[in-house]
Amino acid sequence: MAASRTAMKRTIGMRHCGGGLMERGGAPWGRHCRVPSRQQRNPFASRSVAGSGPQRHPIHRFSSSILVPKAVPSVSERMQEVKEEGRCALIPFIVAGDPDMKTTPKALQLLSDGGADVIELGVPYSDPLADGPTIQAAATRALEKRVTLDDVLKMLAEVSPGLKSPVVLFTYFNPILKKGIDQFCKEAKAAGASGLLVPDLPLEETPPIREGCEAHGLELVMLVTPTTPKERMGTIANASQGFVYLVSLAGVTGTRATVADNVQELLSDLQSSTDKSVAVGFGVSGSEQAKLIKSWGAEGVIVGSALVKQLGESGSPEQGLESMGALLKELREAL
Ligand SMILES: O=P(O)(O)OC[C@@H](O)[C@@H](O)c1c[nH]c2ccccc12
Repeated sequence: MAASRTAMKRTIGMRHCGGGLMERGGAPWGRHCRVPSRQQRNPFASRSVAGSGPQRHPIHRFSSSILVPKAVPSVSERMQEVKEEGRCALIPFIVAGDPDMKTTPKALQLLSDGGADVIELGVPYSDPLADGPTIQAAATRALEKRVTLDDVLKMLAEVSPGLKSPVVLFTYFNPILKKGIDQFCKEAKAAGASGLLVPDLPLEETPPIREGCEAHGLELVMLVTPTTPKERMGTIANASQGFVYLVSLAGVTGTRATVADNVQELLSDLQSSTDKSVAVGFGVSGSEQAKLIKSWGAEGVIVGSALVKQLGESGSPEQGLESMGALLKELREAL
């Protein structure tokens, strides 16, 4: 079913619209859309256009199943597609508003066009306790420009229609609490987010946010760390939606010279407790490490600080976009 579903998505559908015009749609159609049967492909062949002279032929009644290009897939759908294609997902992370709010939409478009399978978009926060110096500095730069959660959601609403990658919104819990869980989830979904990751929310405290996510169609991604007991690993993995985030090291985000060698064992332990895709993050500095993690069987690799550094610490926003794009290309080719 999944294979035929994927094949369907790749079918170049025939699009017809209110005016009865037929055109070959270049867009892949949603799996919910059926490719019109031969008879339907030309429902207007013998039909005079309504209002143009006497009706020489009975007006064909046909369901006005206007086919529209498929919206971006959910996080889990995308991860499933990647798995079916035998690839390893590339999942970049950037901080919204760094180096500025004009550049973030361009960065998101560049990540999407450059092959990001899923994008993590961080909401800048004053106390990012799980972040290392690079992402802390990025958050500070954004907050110095007074970037707020509402600014991030407004920007995302403008750029998301043009993205091919589902976006996982990344925020600490406090900004959610401030806005109200249900209101936050409603606005995040409306802005085009597909998923949510709240790094400082332990499993036991997720029910209210899970309720909000379910009510508004967001997938809640959960983290497993090297210090997570094995049985708890499975519980978290079962609760996680979209994919399971395996944190590769006990510490904060930030590039490392090497990937901890216990990651291979951690990965296999986690994969033995879930059939969901597992994406590994923390410390990945470039294509060699990404390749190594892929060789261990990871279904996704998450890269944040290395990209954030290029984007936010270059001489100018344009240079930042360029060097982030160059690193993205290397990572994409490695995976
Ligand atoms: O920056 P790194 O070392 O490449 O790690 C990914 C990380 O940036 C991203 O997934 C992330 C950013 N902030 C976080 C907080 C907790 C967990 C994960 C994150």
